[in-house]
Amino acid sequence: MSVPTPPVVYSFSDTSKLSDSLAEYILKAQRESIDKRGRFTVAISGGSLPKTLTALISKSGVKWDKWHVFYVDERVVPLDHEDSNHKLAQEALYSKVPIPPGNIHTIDETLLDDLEELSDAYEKELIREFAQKDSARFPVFDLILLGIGPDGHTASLFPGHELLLEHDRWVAPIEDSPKPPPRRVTFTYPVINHATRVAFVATGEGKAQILPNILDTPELGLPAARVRPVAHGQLVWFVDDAASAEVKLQKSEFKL
Ligand SMILES: O=C1O[C@H](COP(=O)(O)O)[C@@H](O)[C@H](O)[C@H]1O
Repeated sequence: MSVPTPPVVYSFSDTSKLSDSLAEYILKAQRESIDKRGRFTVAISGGSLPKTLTALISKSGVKWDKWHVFYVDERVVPLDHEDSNHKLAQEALYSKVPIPPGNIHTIDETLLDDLEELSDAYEKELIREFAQKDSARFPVFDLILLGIGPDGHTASLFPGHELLLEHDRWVAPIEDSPKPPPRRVTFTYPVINHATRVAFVATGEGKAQILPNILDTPELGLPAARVRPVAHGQLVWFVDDAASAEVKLQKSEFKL
């Protein structure tokens, strides 16, 4: 079995430097995607991630009208609930930039009581966006932005959970998330691993213990370490020094 290439890890002394470089990275991805396909498809995580996108707001050259945004995972709560990943993104980003509301793909709030149907409906939303355009077995996002939890989960893929072995569905329901709220929907690995670019963002000392288990000992098989883009997909990590203090893997100087 071939050994996967280690990811590129960029470490920054503080979160504002990280946020600025992440914005430059996203802008480059956006330019290349629009040049090739006339749109930019991006999936974002919730939790602490949306706040790291704020440096984008003041950058020139962002073509917000070409952005098509999905959620890597979503908590099954109303969209204005404080646990909603959409609400976090709304507050940190969309309320400040002109992304056409029709390009922001949320879960269907009318299906909150039926988790399976909600999950299937979100998958259909992905099919509508990608299937006719790219005719691929899985959607190919231009960029997927991931966070990690202190247990090594990413998206709503948790350690030891059966969803780690899901190979067919694009979106899957989970009703026993160990992190509240328990009911969620999540992208599966095939979707995450088919993206052109996958960028993890991890900040703060709360992530310091788990990061070496993901980056230095991927064979432990923690959910975040199972993210391995197929073909020519790119995997990068944006971390701050507090989060990466114990990581042995060599860090790279950020350059585009
Ligand atoms: O529950 C979730 O947790 C992870 C990590 O969140 P963080 O606040 O520790 O950064 C997040 O990436 C995911 O989208 C979210 O649903």
